[in-house]
Amino acid sequence: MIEIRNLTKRFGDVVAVDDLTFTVRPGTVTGFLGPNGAGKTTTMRSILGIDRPTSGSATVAGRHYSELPRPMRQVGSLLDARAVHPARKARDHLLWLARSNGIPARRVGEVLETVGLEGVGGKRSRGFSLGMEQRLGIAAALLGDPPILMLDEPVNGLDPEGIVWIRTLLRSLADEGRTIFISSHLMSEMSLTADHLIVIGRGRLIADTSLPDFIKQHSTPSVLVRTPNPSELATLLKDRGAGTTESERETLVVTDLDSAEIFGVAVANDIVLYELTPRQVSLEEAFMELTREEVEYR
Ligand SMILES: Nc1ncnc2c1ncn2[C@@H]1O[C@H](COP(=O)(O)OP(=O)(O)OP(=O)(O)O)[C@@H](O)[C@H]1O
Repeated sequence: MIEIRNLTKRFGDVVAVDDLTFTVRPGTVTGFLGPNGAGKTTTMRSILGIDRPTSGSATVAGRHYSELPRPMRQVGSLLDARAVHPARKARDHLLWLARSNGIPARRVGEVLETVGLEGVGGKRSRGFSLGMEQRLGIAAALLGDPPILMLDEPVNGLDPEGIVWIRTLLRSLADEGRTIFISSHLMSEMSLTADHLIVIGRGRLIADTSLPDFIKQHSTPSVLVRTPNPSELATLLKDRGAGTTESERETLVVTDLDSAEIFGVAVANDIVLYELTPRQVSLEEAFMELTREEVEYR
């Protein structure tokens, strides 16, 4: 469990995090979302004790990170995949981390295999692609077999196969009961990975909700209808309380009635339908709408 209570972090005049309160729970993948500059990295740095809060607190498993006796066994984290020394071989980097944290050396081979880098463990990270660096960073986070995992933009630099891989990995880690906290500014990716969302803008909390509830709250379902008689159908549907927009020739976008009801009206009035497609505003659009006011740089 990660608990953020009234966390505020100022850098001079800049309020990076503003009275933020939320809890990240075990057994779920929690997505941490916000536009660029919203304060995600600062929050994660505060959780790891790298940034000292101006006020409020951030605790993991009930303690400040600096008070954890064996931090890598409690919280695995990846903030900056490029932080590995370029001249160090992948396996040596992990061995050094394992040794300095009282983690058995056998874990190194295990995590290299988990992230698909077993073939390049003897290579220096200098030649690694950003995707391979991300995998090495995730291997380091997993080294202590921690119950809590916190990753800043973990899909950054991964190719489509890598993105599916990390999605599957995070899901299985959450299913084992771990607390998984991942940041992103990509709503579309989060919608496939996360169960729960924490959304911030300008350092403030704007949503703390399950993914299905977020979809429900921030999207208006509609039905796309193609018919040779759009005006006639629109009039009939409006009589039943629907909202209709004629988007292009022979096409209506209908809100407030579902496809079955629209079909029923069309059949009862001998109106031919070419198409009847339920549509949902994409999560990306919903997110953009929700955070429009909160974007720091446009
Ligand atoms: N060390 C620092 N000194 C001054 N300002 C900082 C510092 N670190 C962050 N900031 C500012 O705090 C705000 C939040 O930054 P932060 O990096 O936490 O946002 P973010 O949500 O992680 O953004 P991104 O998606 O771009 O990584 C920004 O205005 C940023 O410029």
